[in-house]
Amino acid sequence: MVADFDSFRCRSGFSSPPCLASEMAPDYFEPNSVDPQQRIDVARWRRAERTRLRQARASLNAGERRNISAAIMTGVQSIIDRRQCDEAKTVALYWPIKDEPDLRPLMTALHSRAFQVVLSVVEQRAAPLVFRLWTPQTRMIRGNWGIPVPPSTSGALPPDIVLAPLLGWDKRGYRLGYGGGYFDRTLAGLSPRPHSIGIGLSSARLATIFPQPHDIALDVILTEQGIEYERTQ
Ligand SMILES: Nc1nc2c(c(=O)[nH]1)N(C=O)[C@@H](CNc1ccc(C(=O)N[C@@H](CCC(=O)O)C(=O)O)cc1)CN2
Ligand SMILES: Nc1ncnc2c1ncn2[C@@H]1O[C@H](COP(=O)(O)OP(=O)(O)OP(=O)(O)O)[C@@H](O)[C@H]1O
Repeated sequence: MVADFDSFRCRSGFSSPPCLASEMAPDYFEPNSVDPQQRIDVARWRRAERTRLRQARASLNAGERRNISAAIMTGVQSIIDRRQCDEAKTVALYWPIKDEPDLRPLMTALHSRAFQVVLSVVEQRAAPLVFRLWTPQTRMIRGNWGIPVPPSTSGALPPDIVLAPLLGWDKRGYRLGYGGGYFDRTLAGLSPRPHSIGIGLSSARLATIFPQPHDIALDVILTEQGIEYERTQ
């Protein structure tokens, strides 16, 4: 091996540099870096877990749902208050689908406390989410999969805090969603990265989600039992 790297190649131009990692886009990941059989096994396992977790969530009754949603809203409020409101002005929430905890009263409460409330929107499939401004006057329209979203005339802006609804979670902050990879793509592409809070049921804890190269751990996992995981430092 030549001791002086510069004289060995780049300037002379007859060899390739040993590593191009510094030139890669920050949101790039290499799907083939994982053993193909392992990728298939993890995808199959995730599909089965999503079905099981969806069914468990759907079996809750209305009273249980209300209590869970109320406890989570209290938890989100205290996380936001702890983070000093003037530094975190834009908060991304979600319009509930598929029996997710319903945090809509919190959207109104944050709006009246002068936060900018944005909602996640799939503008384009297999692309990062876009965050559109929401106010109590916003007339929602139907977006992809029929999910109610603010119309495209509502401005889009990046959030300081993102609430990511989840189906499953683990003690290292990883989240299992519906399988579109939307939150991973979005977090990978946002700079600075927002403070990310996974929202789900305490009973949806998994020993691991078998994290893959594209999976990004969240900063906080919040359930009706309180903060179940928080990234240190
Ligand atoms: N309330 C809420 N809004 C959200 C999300 C979310 O998780 N919850 N998203 C978070 O990313 C985005 C939407 N992501 C979604 C991804 C897949 C499906 C879905 O229905 N998948 C079908 C499979 C259909 C297909 O493959 O085309 C299914 O689960 O049966 C729905 C939403 C943006 N908005
Ligand atoms: N940064 C990324 N760039 C390109 N594709 C990605 C990225 N992140 C995730 N994906 C794709 O999305 C697929 C589904 O990801 P995953 O199983 O983690 O979904 P999920 O987190 O449950 O879904 P969602 O975030 O939509 O709720 C992955 O197999 C991968 O192909």
